[in-house]
Amino acid sequence: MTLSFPRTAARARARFPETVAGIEVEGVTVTYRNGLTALRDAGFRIPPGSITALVGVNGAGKSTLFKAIMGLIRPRGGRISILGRPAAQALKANLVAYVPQSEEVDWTFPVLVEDVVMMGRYGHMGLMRRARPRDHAAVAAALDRVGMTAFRRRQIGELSGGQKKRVFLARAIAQDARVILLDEPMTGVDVGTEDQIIALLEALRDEGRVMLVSTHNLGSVPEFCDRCVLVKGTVLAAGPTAEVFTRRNLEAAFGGALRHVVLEAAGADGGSLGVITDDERPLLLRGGRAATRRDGSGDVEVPR
Ligand SMILES: Nc1ncnc2c1ncn2[C@@H]1O[C@H](COP(=O)(O)OP(=O)(O)OP(=O)(O)O)[C@@H](O)[C@H]1O
Repeated sequence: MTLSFPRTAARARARFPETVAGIEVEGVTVTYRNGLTALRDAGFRIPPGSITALVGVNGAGKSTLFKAIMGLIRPRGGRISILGRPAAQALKANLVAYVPQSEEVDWTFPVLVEDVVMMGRYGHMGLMRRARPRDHAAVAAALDRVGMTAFRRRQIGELSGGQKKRVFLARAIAQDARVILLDEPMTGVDVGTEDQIIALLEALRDEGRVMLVSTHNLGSVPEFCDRCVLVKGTVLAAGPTAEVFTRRNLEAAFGGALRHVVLEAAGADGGSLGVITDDERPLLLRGGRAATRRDGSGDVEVPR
């Protein structure tokens, strides 16, 4: 399978060479208190200036990996470094931000959009957490960047799912995080919002930031992710999307949870059309090649 790369990835890579890894995970094993080992000997390395998809079935260990990187659970073994520092140091230095899944957030908590974004500045403030002009400026710039300025005085619980996701992304931007972990940012958002989020992630990548994005939208992975980490209780494969996002690897990662349909003579040119999906936007293979909406592969529109 040949995949096209997102257009600006090569430029970002040239500007941010791989001397220091963005995230490096080595031999990480996580066992929960109930004795379940959710990740065993997991390892991968991703460079700065990149967007990496974290892909696997429900329960594969994606959130566990995020929690381990965020220092919320302590691995039983292994090592995690971020931008060349031990993870704990990088977290203390405010280099890492987490954009949660919607279900993890209590939306009834009465808080304004601008207050949520200001939380990204807490690590830059003193003990009293008194916002200074530069903190307000960072919040305003972040809201502007995600197109949510007009909503700044709204209660967060009153927003749509896509708007909430943009607010949490603004919090990461206000923090000026160099590494951003996003837990299913495309789930439940419409096409326009997905495109906005992708454009924003690409712009952040071009600034040298590192994005690790868990997703079930297989169809959008070759569209905007330079790299891919496949998870199933460990890291099955990791590397450039073109090398890792293969039918064989996907079948290993998803097993029976993956639907793969080949429609013979269904393409516009009479060739075969393959569809690989777990639940959300499917990955479309035309003549064995992944089709994206933007790779100029012609007349195949990836369905959404
Ligand atoms: N706090 C916990 N205590 C015990 N087991 C847990 C805990 N959190 C998760 N697990 C288990 O660890 C495994 C990995 O879960 P995890 O949430 O990391 O999966 P995931 O890949 O993020 O899934 P999803 O796609 O559904 O979000 C699962 O078997 C899950 O039941």
